[in-house]
Amino acid sequence: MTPGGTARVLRADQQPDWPDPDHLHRVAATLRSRRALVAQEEVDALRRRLAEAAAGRALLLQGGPCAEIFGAPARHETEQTMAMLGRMASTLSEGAELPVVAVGRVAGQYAKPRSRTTEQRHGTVLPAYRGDAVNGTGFSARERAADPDRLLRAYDESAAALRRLRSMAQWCYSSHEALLLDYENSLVRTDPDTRRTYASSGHMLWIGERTRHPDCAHVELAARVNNPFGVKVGPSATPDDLLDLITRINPERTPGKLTLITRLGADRIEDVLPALVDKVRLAEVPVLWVCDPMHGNTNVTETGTKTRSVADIVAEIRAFVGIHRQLGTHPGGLHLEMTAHAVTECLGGTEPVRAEDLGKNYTSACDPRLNAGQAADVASLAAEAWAHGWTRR
Ligand SMILES: O=C[C@H](O)[C@H](O)COP(=O)(O)O
Ligand SMILES: C=C(OP(=O)(O)O)C(=O)O
Ligand SMILES: [Mn+2]
Repeated sequence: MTPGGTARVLRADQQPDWPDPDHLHRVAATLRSRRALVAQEEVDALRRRLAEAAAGRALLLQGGPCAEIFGAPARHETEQTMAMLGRMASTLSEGAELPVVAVGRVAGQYAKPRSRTTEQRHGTVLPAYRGDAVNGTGFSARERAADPDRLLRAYDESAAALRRLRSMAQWCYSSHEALLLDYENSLVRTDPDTRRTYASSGHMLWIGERTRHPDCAHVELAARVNNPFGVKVGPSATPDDLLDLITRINPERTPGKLTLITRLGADRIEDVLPALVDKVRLAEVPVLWVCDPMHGNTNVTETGTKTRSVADIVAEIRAFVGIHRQLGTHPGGLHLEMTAHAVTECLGGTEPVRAEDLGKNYTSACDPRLNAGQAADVASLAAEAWAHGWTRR
């Protein structure tokens, strides 16, 4: 409610077409009765570590698949990918001579925003795949129908993945895009003693590039909870857009609350990032700047396969470090899409994947991920960039 008592009408972009409102309401009620997936103490601990990173004394390494898939084999892949993320964090930590906070894009990354609402194959048009929490990857009307029961499965899968993560030697925090409002809002919890409110679906959440409109429900959610929140920042964002988001999401200027994840593309970062950083720097608000070198560097091949090249990914990371160094701000970390499996989704690397290899082992349900070798390459080249700085062109 606004101070005047009238409900503010918030935009809700990228929500599925749920077929049956009653079914959705029943599922939301069930979710509201479920236990929190993450403890508030863990969330607070992560926010404090991110505050250290924002102050220039640590880095964030966030990584995992574009879209997680339900089921035990995918959870096993998650474990392997998180072990790899831990090794990459060590590499980066050595190069940068800073502690690295590892955060997985896992245990809840089941929803996808899409550029198009439908997908066409051989003349048949069906709803686009929106993540396992909404519908299935299979190209049939049945699979692609949005099913609210999938939200309950997403909760159960997240719980199972978190149990595995917590048992790992080097456990990392969980994160995902806070996209599905019915799911996220049903899992918001207020501590009866402290009156502090948290999203309980993951430790850190983020708002995607397609849902960061200032008047949208996603921004309101980010502002309402005490979790650290990221916002993806694409090349269309203006310096004033960022100031507006910062003011709405973190009016109290809590350190560690807000991470700006820039995903500008190797060909745009030099033109766009300096003005964004400059404006935010002058406003003297504590933000953590992180580079997502994946989402601004997606290309589609002639045959319609989404891919990215390691060369572009490394070029964006180097430019990111260089620009922040030149402006006197802290290049605060990386956000990567990756898997420990030997997939052929991104091009290049020291054991290069070539265009003709892309069809060999492309298993991503959405965007192309770095494979284990490519991820290790990116980690060591990033470590070098942080160690030696990078001079701008
Ligand atoms: O991260 C995922 C994608 O970038 C996002 O879902 C959009 O993908 P699309 O352009 O294939 O819809
Ligand atoms: C959809 C994603 O990114 P963005 O919102 O930056 O496009 C993503 O991280 O998978
Ligand atoms: Mn993605």
